[in-house]
Order: sequence, then C-alpha cells, then structure tokens
Amino acid sequence: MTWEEAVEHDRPVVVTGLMGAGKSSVARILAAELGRELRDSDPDLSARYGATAAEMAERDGADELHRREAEHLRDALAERPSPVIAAAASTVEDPDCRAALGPAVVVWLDAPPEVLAERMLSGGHRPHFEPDLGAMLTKQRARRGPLFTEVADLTVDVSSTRPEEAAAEVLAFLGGR
Ligand SMILES: Nc1ncnc2c1ncn2[C@@H]1O[C@H](COP(=O)(O)OP(=O)(O)O)[C@@H](O)[C@H]1O
Ligand SMILES: O=C(O)C1=C[C@@H](OP(=O)(O)O)[C@@H](O)[C@H](O)C1
Ligand SMILES: [Mg+2]
Repeated sequence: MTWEEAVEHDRPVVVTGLMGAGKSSVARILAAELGRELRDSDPDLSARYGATAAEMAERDGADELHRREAEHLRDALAERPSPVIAAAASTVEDPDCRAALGPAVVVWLDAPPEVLAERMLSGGHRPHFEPDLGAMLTKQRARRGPLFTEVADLTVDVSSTRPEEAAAEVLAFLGGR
C-alpha cells in the first residue's frame, strides 16, 4: 500500500514523544506531505486559552493543563477527515487517551533525556516541572516509556536524525502497510 492509499484509509496519524522530541516539527512535515490538517497541542491550546502550556501549568495547575491536553487529543482523534496530530507528551499517561489511540497510526519519537533537554530549550512555551531538565526527562521517560511502547506502531530514534529524515521514515512505514 502506498501512503496515498493509507491516507484514504483515513486513520489519524499521531506523533508522540517527550518534550523536545520533535513532535511539532515532524507532524508539520507529515501533514504537508499527506495533505492533511495539523492539530498541534501547544499552539492549539494557546489559541484557545490565551496562554502557553508553561503559563497554564503555573496559573491553572499541571492537572488542569493535562486535562486540556487529553481533551485536545481525543477531539482531534474524532475529527474527519483525520488530521495529523502532535499530541502533548502527558497524554500517554491518560488511560482514555491510550484507548482512543487504538485505531490511529501512532509514532513515538525517542531520544535520550540529555538530547531532549537541549532541544526543549528551543521554546519558552514548555513547562519546566523541575529546574534540572535532564533529571525531569529521565523520570518522565522511565514512567512513560512503557506506555509509549504500548501505543506505538512505529518508534523512531531521533537522537541523530533530522525532522525531515524522521518524517521520511514515517512515510515509508505508512507506504509499507
Ligand atoms: N531530529 C531532530 N534533530 C535535531 N533537532 C531537532 C530534531 N527534531 C526537532 N529538533 C529541534 O528541537 C526543538 C524541539 O522540536 P519540536 O518539534 O518543537 O519538539 P516537540 O514538539 O516534541 O516539543 C526545535 O528547535 C527543533 O527544531
Ligand atoms: O510532559 C508533560 O507533562 C508536558 C509536555 C508538554 O507538551 P508537549 O510535549 O506537547 O510540549 C506540555 O505542553 C505539557 O503541558 C506538559
Ligand atoms: Mg511541540
């Protein structure tokens, strides 16, 4: 099956991973290549609530932020035609979100915490739940890694792969299905 045919099957394509993994970058390329709408948690929630994820975590609390992120993912998964979705990292911890991911093609972008800690500094929109980002991401990866494994159809090691190469890997995977 080519990826054009995969698109016709209309399964949502969901890009997951910890903060800084490249979800926004890769999902943007995939949406353009597949001719689909893009749903990206951070900019979508900023537009809706008038605050970045970091500001919402500070103002409304991490639990409320994660609730909004889970709702964003579930709403995006229900859209037709199916978009490409950059899902907030937190959503993998939500059992309803994991169940809702069942029919989707899920990609996990993975890299070591120290690589992600560096990349996460690219934008001020991300919450720093603790000052040592490497330590924070190490704990998140220990907790979420098995859950990403559970939901992922494809894992891409992005430690030394540019977003364009990661997106090409996903397109090849879609084409081979
Ligand atoms: N594979 C990669 N190699 C090098 N830099 C990357 C890669 N993927 C993303 N980046 C960079 O890392 C930063 C975080 O990427 P982003 O797509 O915003 O991640 P996320 O949405 O997962 O938080 C950006 O500056 C981006 O340009
Ligand atoms: O790992 C987390 O708990 C979070 C990751 C971030 O999402 P992204 O991975 O989309 O940046 C952030 O917006 C969210 O509120 C909290
Ligand atoms: Mg992002």
